Amino acid sequence: MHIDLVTLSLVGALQALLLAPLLLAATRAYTGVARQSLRIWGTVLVLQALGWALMGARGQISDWFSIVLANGILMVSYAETARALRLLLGVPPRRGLLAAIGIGGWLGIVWFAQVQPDYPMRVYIATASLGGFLLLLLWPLRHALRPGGSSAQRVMLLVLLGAAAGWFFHLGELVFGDVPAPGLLDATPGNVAQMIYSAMEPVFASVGFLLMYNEMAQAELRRLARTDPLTGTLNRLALDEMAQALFQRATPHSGAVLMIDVDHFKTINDRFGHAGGDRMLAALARGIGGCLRKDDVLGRVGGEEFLVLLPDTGIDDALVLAERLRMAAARLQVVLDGEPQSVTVSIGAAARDATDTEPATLIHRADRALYAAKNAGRNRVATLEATPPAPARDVAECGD
Ligand SMILES: Nc1nc2c(ncn2[C@@H]2O[C@H](COP(=O)(O)OP(=O)(O)OP(=O)(O)O)[C@@H](O)[C@H]2O)c(=O)[nH]1
Repeated sequence: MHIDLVTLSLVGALQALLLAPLLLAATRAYTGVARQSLRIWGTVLVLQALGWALMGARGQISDWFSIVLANGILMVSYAETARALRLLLGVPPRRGLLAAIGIGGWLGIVWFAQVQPDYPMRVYIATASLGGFLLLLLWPLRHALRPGGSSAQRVMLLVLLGAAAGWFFHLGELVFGDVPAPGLLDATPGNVAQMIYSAMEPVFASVGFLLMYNEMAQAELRRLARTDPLTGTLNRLALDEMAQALFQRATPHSGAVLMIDVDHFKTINDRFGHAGGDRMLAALARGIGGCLRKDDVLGRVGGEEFLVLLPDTGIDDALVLAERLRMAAARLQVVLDGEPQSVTVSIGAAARDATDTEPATLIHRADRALYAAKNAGRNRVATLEATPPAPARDVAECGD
């Protein structure tokens, strides 16, 4: 079977050229870093189309265009591919390093094309530069290989490894093959493998890129749907899910909850407006969150009420922690209208017992304990469980 490499390179260029306007038009629907990286990606496709079209015209146009210019354009396109992907992944783009690889590779290729013509040397240099670009592309994707890693990133990893394999096959043929230094457009197996892959890569890589963006957007949406925008803690929906999960996981008698309510919060709102109240709530959430252990879960149930889920915790430890949170809240000062202000909180604690078949009954007991704390004068911890609260003097301050 005869495979015409010029046609293949033109098909690749055409695919990239048709895909580019679609992606560039789609950037309007994206925002922030995703928009920026998609724009770079679309531009990369145009550059690759141009580069491969010039390569494919080798022999019909001057070498200055088909080697010097084509390789320059392709180097820019590879560097920009790495930059787009790294931007999307939120890792530093390493522009300096990318530019150094691209410029170094291009100068080498130009030298061995114009000054001291040597085709194998050009392939070695191009492969070395590509290896550099690929490392900068593949390195941030390595986490995808871990169990539970991103499947979209795995697709991208596979596409890039395919590109690397095509290039190294091509290189292997030059080093070990018995073909005496074939030109780029001679239909040797190595050239064919590389050209077929290069022709299809724009489509594969763009699908991988869009899958990655889609996966990240979904994760961000899930995070936003579970986060309280004012305090950054979990919202009620997420708290319910976490409570269910903890309830299923924990053995009976080994989980506790704290219901926390700010005392006389209305007076803060009345004096400093809703915005002042909001600042106080956000600061309280930060203060309380800073006192919790790694596995504890803090969320805002609504208004000025927070819930803390304490896995693997009995009532004694829950009461000690509650006392620590109460003291931390009382110590906290927020400057409102130029003056430091503080509030106190009341806390109801409850620990899971054998009668609790779902989180709701446990949370309800903590809620009733909270009202007991409010009725007893506020700024205190209460529980309906048999164990008495630990005296405040025994409790270390948060951070001690
Ligand atoms: N700034 C702000 N205020 C809120 C928010 N949600 C609820 N509130 C206010 O929180 C206050 C709660 O008032 P109350 O339920 O009377 O309770 P309280 O004044 O804290 O008194 P006690 O709980 O009895 O100590 C009301 O003024 C609500 O408007 C919020 O998201 N931001």
